[in-house]
Amino acid sequence: MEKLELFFIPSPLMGHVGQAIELARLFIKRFHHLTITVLVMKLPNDPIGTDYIDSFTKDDRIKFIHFPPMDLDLFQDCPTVGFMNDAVINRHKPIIRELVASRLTRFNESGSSFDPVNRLGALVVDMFCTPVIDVAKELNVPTYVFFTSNAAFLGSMFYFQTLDDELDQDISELVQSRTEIVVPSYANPVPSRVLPSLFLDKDQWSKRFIGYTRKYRLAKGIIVNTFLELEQHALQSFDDKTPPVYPVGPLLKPEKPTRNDEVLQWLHDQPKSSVLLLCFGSRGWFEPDQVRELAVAIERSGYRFIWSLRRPPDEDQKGFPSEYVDYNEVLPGGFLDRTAGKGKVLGWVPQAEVLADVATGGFVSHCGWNSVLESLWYGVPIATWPIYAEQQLDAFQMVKDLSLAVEISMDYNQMNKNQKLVSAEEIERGIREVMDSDSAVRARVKKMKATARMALEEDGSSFASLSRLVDDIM
Ligand SMILES: O=c1ccn([C@@H]2O[C@H](COP(=O)(O)OP(=O)(O)O[C@H]3O[C@H](CO)[C@@H](O)[C@H](O)[C@H]3O)[C@@H](O)[C@H]2O)c(=O)[nH]1
Repeated sequence: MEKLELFFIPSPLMGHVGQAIELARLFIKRFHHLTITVLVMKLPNDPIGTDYIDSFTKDDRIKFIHFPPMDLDLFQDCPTVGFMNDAVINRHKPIIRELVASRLTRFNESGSSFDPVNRLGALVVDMFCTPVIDVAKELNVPTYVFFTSNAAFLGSMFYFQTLDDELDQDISELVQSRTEIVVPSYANPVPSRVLPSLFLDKDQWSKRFIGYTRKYRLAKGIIVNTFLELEQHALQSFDDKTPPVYPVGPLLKPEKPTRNDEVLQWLHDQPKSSVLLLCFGSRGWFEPDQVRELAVAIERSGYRFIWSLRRPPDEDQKGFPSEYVDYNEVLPGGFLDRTAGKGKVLGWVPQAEVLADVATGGFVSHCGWNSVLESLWYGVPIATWPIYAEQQLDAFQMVKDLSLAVEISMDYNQMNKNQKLVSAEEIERGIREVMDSDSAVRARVKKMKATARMALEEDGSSFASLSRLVDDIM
């Protein structure tokens, strides 16, 4: 079989790079004629280090090219991490073009050499790296988009882009209409209050998301980190105006060998399903008054807990939270003493390892898609508390469409200046519900855990989908 090389271009955000590496590992494991080069960009203030990425794989059929981080001063006028991410990608476009072009030249000239170069089969481009699709078109290399969120959200992007471009509908008006909207990729009508603010905010929607969506239509296919059995409705909702969609998941961030971690050791000694994990993604944080409501709820519920608590970003941190030096600064007086032995408050939590431990019984989550997949993979139900990005829709899908989570909130939105506090009572109710050992939701999540694992097995739905994708690339 002809040997092929693929170029992977992940977006420089934590949740995206991990998934891309896992996808690369999956390709390599199954298809011995493939090699992969991952082009790694970095945000100027990003915590993802070169060593961190290199440590995930030692396979010599996966190569990394690390671009040096750019100077933060170049991005002073980017209002959010999202805009900065786009700007970083745009600034790398010329060098990526050069790399792809020289790779094609080397292949064309290699026919007579003793060291033949594999053909460049395709570019696999992260959902936010769409400027690279222009490069691929220009140089005539097939492109596949790698969508790191779910199929239902992808469907909503296509739906709203069609309304905007073909029916000239003002999406922000629609979102503000306070009605329910029938979006084909969701089984239930979507209340406008759970539509993410990116659809409302003209800058976000018109300048960023509608641009990505138009470019997706030019791709040869869209690879989605999901699986058929989870998102059957959404996956069947795509029409022939969208490129073929390949659900190949669930792909989780590569597992590192378990560290000798004090929290994990403590967790290991707790009774089965007795510990609640509270973790809000790579950029999750709350203002101090919301932290206090949360602390009151945790304490009143009486459950054991592990809580990832992070400090709101400073002005110049562009949305990245930092760590507290002393949690007493923000927690109610005496909280740490009263809960000592019963719970742990820390900054970065080894989330996947915590979810993997049988002592963990429930998960209060912002519903970032990686966290949702990890909850299902390890069979730990979520109580939903979305914060930003597309998370409100993910929470809605999990609670209403799929009955795989319970609700603390589905429409909390940190971008909304009038966002009310979620009260300790509401949080406590959600905690009790998610920790209920006999709930129907817990039983369904357990079943989905087995289904998720089967999807990746030989002849499972995602296994078959990846084969179809590689046939298409060949
Ligand atoms: O203390 C922490 C916090 C996070 N994680 C890990 O970091 C990842 C976080 O990913 P995710 O749950 O998807 O959250 P975000 O980092 O917020 O992800 C961004 O990217 C996702 C995928 O596109 C989107 O669904 C989200 O809305 C967007 O915020 C997961 O693997 C977690 O296990 C930890 O291990 N420890």
